[in-house]
Amino acid sequence: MNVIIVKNAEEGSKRAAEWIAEQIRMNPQIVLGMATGGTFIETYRHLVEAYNEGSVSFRHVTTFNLDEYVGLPPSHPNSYRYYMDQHLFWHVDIDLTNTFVPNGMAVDLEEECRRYDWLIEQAGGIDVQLLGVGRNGHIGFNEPGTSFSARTHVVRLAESTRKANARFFKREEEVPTHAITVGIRTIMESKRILLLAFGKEKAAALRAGFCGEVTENVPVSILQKHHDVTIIADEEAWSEVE
Ligand SMILES: N[C@@H]1[C@@H](O)[C@H](O)[C@@H](COP(=O)(O)O)O[C@@H]1O
Repeated sequence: MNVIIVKNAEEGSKRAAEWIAEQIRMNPQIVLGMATGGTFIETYRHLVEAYNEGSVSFRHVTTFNLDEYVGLPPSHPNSYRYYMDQHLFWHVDIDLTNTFVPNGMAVDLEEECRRYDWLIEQAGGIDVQLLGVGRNGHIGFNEPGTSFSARTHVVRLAESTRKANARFFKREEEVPTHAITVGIRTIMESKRILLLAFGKEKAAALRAGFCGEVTENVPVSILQKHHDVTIIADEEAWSEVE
């Protein structure tokens, strides 16, 4: 595991964007697994800057987002499709038909999960998976207790996750109760992983994930078993690990 400790989220986001841009330069046809949440907003902003400066192109990049809320259409400001469009896709030269986000409005959600797995498979799997981490150790929307062998599936969100994400919604009741998420198995099959964690709210998750045993109760702990993980964490988030 390659751990990069930075002073704060600002520095971490810059480092993350540089790291991602480098991956794209090394492999312009890269298949990127995308993450959302507050953590990635600044990273994507720096990537847009890098694009504007001409130092990276997304022309041949394919993306698969990790997750999407059930019941939110792509045009909803809190959907992850909208998040990606707004923070990255609309501002760079990516071909939107090569950007994939699970369809949280699908009539048959199980079928949508199978379709998403199939699409990832057709693309040859994920080259580089970007990850944030939930305060309870979730990755994507794989909540504690999720089987490590799960592929894309529908999850019921933990109440603590709904509360944590309520800050992006007008009212807590508006946070969907369910989501579609890529499973841990698919995440672990990606060739390379970048995990970002900033702020003291993430300290307990990182301690449980990287100081303790590998357990389904702490989804992020599975990364101990992946052969190519880079972590960019700020001092606060990493403070309880070392
Ligand atoms: N589904 C997302 C995750 O993919 C994200 O990594 C995590 C952390 O979010 P944030 O970056 O806002 O702390 O929770 C959200 O619920």
